[in-house]
Amino acid sequence: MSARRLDGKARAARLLGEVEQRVRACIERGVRPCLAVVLVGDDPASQVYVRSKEKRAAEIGIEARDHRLPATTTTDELLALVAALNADRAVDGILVQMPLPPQCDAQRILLAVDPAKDVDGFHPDNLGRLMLGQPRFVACTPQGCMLLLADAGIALAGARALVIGRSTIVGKPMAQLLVHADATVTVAHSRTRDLAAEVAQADVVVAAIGRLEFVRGEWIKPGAVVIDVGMNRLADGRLVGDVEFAAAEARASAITPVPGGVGPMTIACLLNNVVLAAERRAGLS
Ligand SMILES: Nc1nc(=O)c2c([nH]1)NC[C@@H]1CN(c3ccc(C(=O)N[C@@H](CCC(=O)O)C(=O)O)cc3)C=[N+]21
Repeated sequence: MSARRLDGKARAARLLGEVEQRVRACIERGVRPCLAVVLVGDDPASQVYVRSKEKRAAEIGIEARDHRLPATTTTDELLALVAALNADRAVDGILVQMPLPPQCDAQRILLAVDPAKDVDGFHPDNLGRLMLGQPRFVACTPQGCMLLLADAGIALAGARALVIGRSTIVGKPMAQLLVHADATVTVAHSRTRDLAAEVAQADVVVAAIGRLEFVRGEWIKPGAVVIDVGMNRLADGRLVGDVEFAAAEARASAITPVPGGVGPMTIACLLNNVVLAAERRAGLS
């Protein structure tokens, strides 16, 4: 068997088409959806991601306001900018690009973002709401993974789902979404004793480890659905996931490629969250 490739690029384009329609409806009501992007320092990868977000936003009529700060920015300076963006009625969403330089207290800054503008879904309020099954802004990568799983056509109810990775921005919210979809969820991480045995049982594997081809293709249960969140940059510039793709593809029923899988979905879901915020301002939801 060779797995179906879950085309994140195509799925993201479709979602962005829907978001664009909703952007138009906001604009007709006099509300131009606006995302403020805050980038501290000059990390080249972050610059690429931010440019990509702003480009996609512009394509569908969302205004992207760019705030670039020097690598020496202090926590207090960043808090002052966040406060100004919170108070700005024209700003619907605020994204503080991670990672921040070490002198910036990321926890304090995430806590300072108005939860109603927290389009990343990183604020404790939004994470707590997700836990309660009353989500407002759902973190973009897990949201995108759920859309790709829906495309895979797998019935999640009763299925065994394995999330590998327990980060606050991917693993934990991903596990919550799968629980709400009635899957039987296991969260594996660096201290898991026998990862191969866990993977072998899973009908759905979501790999968010951050280690190149860490999940071996031969571990995958035949017919399983594999979602690869990993983005590992090789010295030659190529991007490789957390799953050994070719071997996994031979066993899975569906699998996301890297690039062109989860990454584009993350950006589309971010802009989906921005339009959600704008719809509230426009009285449309
Ligand atoms: N506050 C915050 N929110 C984020 O959402 C956030 C962040 N900080 N910090 C960094 C990570 C990373 N991230 C990516 C999103 C899309 C692609 C993406 O579109 N990747 C393309 C390939 C791009 C390439 O080739 O480099 C793909 O997978 O096909 C990559 C990375 C969002 N992040």
